[in-house]
Amino acid sequence: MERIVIVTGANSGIGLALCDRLLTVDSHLRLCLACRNMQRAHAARSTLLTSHPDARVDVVHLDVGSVQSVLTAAQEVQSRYSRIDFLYLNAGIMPNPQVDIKALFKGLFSRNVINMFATAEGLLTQQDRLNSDGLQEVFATNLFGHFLLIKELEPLLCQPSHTSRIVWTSSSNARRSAFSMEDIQHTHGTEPYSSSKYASDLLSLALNRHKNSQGLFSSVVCPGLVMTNLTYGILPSFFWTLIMPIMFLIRIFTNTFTLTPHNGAEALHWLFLQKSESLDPRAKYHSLTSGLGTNYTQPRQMDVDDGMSEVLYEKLLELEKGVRRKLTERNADKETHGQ
Ligand SMILES: NC(=O)C1=CN([C@@H]2O[C@H](COP(=O)(O)OP(=O)(O)OC[C@H]3O[C@@H](n4cnc5c(N)ncnc54)[C@H](OP(=O)(O)O)[C@@H]3O)[C@@H](O)[C@H]2O)C=CC1
Ligand SMILES: CC(C)=CCC[C@@H](C)[C@H]1CC[C@H]2C3=C(CC[C@]12C)[C@@]1(C)CCC(=O)C[C@@H]1CC3
Repeated sequence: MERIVIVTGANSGIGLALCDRLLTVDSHLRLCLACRNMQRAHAARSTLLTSHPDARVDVVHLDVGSVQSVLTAAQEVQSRYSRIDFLYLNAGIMPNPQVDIKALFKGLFSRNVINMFATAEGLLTQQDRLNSDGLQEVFATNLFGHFLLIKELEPLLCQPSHTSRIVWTSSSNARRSAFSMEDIQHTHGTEPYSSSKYASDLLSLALNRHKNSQGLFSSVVCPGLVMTNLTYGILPSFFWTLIMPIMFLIRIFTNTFTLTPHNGAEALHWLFLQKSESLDPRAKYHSLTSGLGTNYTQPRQMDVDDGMSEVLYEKLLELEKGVRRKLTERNADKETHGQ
């Protein structure tokens, strides 16, 4: 039976590398690239078809940071497919990142240096903003849009006698201390990225608790540090190229410097080959690359608990209701004003 796989943010970086790797292991796959930029999506499709001429690759428009777009995309997906085998929730943003150079130099001479390079703890801040749905953009893109997508696609994801899988591209930068249950959108802090990724770790745990009995299994991945558009937003690409020898050196001490999208997609690809029974809901599956360049996947326990994940789940359901109500009102308003 052909497997149906949807990948969000599939037009570049880790998402695109994952698609290539999936088509290499299963040429009978039906792959759907869910992207916000259709031009880039079609370019990615062409690239994939060049290496896999017989592959079946579809494209669907999805701006995961827009409630209306998520609802429209989910309808489109439901009209095309009768089930989903894998849903990779990979789209993500880190807007206006700032590296704390002072903290970087201080960290270099501390005992925490390896952990600093692996997790970027204390090094990175971002500037977030409200989107047109009135949500914080990072939260909306990295977490809430994906949550809404899952809810909308439940008829395809939760089917009797069929197992479906969700895989979140989280990060080693996900940190409990950056997340507040009183401010799940991270309106007040300067680490919305870290907060949103920690929230995805919590949500994955909650989804497993609520949905495993309906045949839906969720896992979390950290791709390591990968050179993509996201990291080129942190430091310019020429700078990364300049320090590449240092990066290969650091890789000897922390195998989290996977560096290429192909390597970064290792754990996402590995999970595709695993049976749902073998998955650990509390593990984050890390893509790792050794000093000699060997790729492997390693599960590491996440800093999450059931109580917190349940509270977040309830808050997301509550927010979902509010957002749907607002959208209905907005659409009704448009109709009465003839727009
Ligand atoms: N690179 C790294 O070191 C690490 C990355 N990650 C995570 O990996 C994931 C992939 O990022 P990466 O490959 O690095 O970076 P890229 O910027 O190359 O890829 C991000 C993808 O997400 C898409 N995207 C962004 N916003 C939206 C949106 N609103 N709707 C739909 N798609 C959107 C982008 O599309 P578009 O082209 O339109 O912008 C792009 O396809 C992210 O979740 C990121 O947080 C985690 C740990 C480390
Ligand atoms: C000498 C050298 C390697 C300098 C680079 C310093 C920092 C810019 C990087 C050190 C650790 C990196 C890191 C990320 C971004 C760049 C660093 C802060 C991420 C936050 C990128 C996105 C993620 O999801 C996790 C990464 C962790 C490590």
